[in-house]
Amino acid sequence: MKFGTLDDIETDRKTVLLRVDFNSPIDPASNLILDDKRFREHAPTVQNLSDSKVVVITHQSRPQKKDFTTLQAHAERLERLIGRPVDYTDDIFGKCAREAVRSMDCGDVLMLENVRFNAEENIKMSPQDAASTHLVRGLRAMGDIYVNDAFGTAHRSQPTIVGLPYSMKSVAGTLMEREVKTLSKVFTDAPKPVTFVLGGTKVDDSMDVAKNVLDAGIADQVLVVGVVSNVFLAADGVDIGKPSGDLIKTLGYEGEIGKAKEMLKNHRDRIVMPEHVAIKNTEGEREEVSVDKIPSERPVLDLGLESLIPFTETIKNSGTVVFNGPAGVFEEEAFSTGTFELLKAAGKADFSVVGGGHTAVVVESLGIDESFSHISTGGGACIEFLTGKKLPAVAALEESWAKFGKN
Ligand SMILES: Nc1ncnc2c1ncn2[C@@H]1O[C@H](COP(=O)(O)OP(=O)(O)OP(=O)(O)O)[C@@H](O)[C@H]1O
Ligand SMILES: O=C(O)[C@H](O)COP(=O)(O)O
Repeated sequence: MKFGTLDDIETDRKTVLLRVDFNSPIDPASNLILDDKRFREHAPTVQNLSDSKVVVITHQSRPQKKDFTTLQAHAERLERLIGRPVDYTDDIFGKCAREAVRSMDCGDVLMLENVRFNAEENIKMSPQDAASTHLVRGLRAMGDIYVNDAFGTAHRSQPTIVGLPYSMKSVAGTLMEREVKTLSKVFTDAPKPVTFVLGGTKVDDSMDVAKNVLDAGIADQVLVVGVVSNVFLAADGVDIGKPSGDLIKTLGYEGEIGKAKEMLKNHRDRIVMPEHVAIKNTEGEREEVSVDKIPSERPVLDLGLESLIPFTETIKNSGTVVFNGPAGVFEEEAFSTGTFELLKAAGKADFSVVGGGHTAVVVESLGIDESFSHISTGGGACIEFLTGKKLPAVAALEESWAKFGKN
């Protein structure tokens, strides 16, 4: 089934409810936005709607987190990036918001308050239930068309993601369309061989991706690094030491060791684990060890230099590289080598995709973002897409187009 895009509808002079994902790293003390990559990625969609009344709906963080804030700074950042005024109202669908929308002219942009300030938006629900929420009914009444550009939130079955498309004519924004099209290429006609590099700390997500791409024969090899590799090494009977074992327990990923065992049984030939890692020794310095000689009291914090060589060779010989999650604690210079060198190698592949917020930040900090075919704006959303699941936002847009698209 196909969803509609901005090329399929007329938006001039219409009031467009535009859902974006401006959820960004901010300094909670000053509300200063520390990384505006998502603003820059959504800007073309806003510019494409220059003859519409654009009502921006987005969220920042979630309740009880320190960076759960109002969106004044977000409106100012968007205004700076698009070079047009962006009004902001600290209301979502109440009287102030309704009057602000009523007074808009074509070409105006209005940002509503953090939509997760509304309790209903934080609840996972079906499209039908979402459509009957006060939030969706209130927003629906303010607009003519809904455009969902928020790929970063596409894995959340929440009211503004699945309820608005259920209630009104809806299409994908430019970024949503590009993310889905590019990531789909990984499953259809990506240049062979296809290599996945899975690292970082979100072990459950990475295991789901690894299982999907190995079982489906999409990946020719899966290189595991970061905490993900520690789980696989433990599954393979390696003593990874107490600190790394404790971290897996603290993160709640002991159950993932069983999944890793199962995958090693079924796909050992396509799973590549490090033979050498870097630990932090008693002097707090980096020390290279082979995995059969990891000191019991020292943490494994990076891919070892001797394993870096075959890993980068495999990556350089790949047609496609999908990279999600760092190879080590890159925030500490001594343990950043694995992440930096693997990413530099990955950028040289014919088709290279980066998923994950931390990973994307490293790519930009290395100044190699231009060398990648695609840097996803989605962390969890990108991972879920790569597990082969249909994202709730995509399903909702497809249903909406089938229901409203023709008229
Ligand atoms: N061996 C390791 N031990 C402990 N932490 C590690 C190790 N390797 C990587 N990390 C940590 O993994 C974290 C990033 O993991 P995560 O899975 O969140 O990455 P991501 O998917 O790119 O980011 P996001 O969660 O924003 O999508 C980094 O903060 C890094 O310090
Ligand atoms: O940054 C993200 O992953 C998205 O904005 C979704 O945020 P959430 O995990 O708080 O739903």
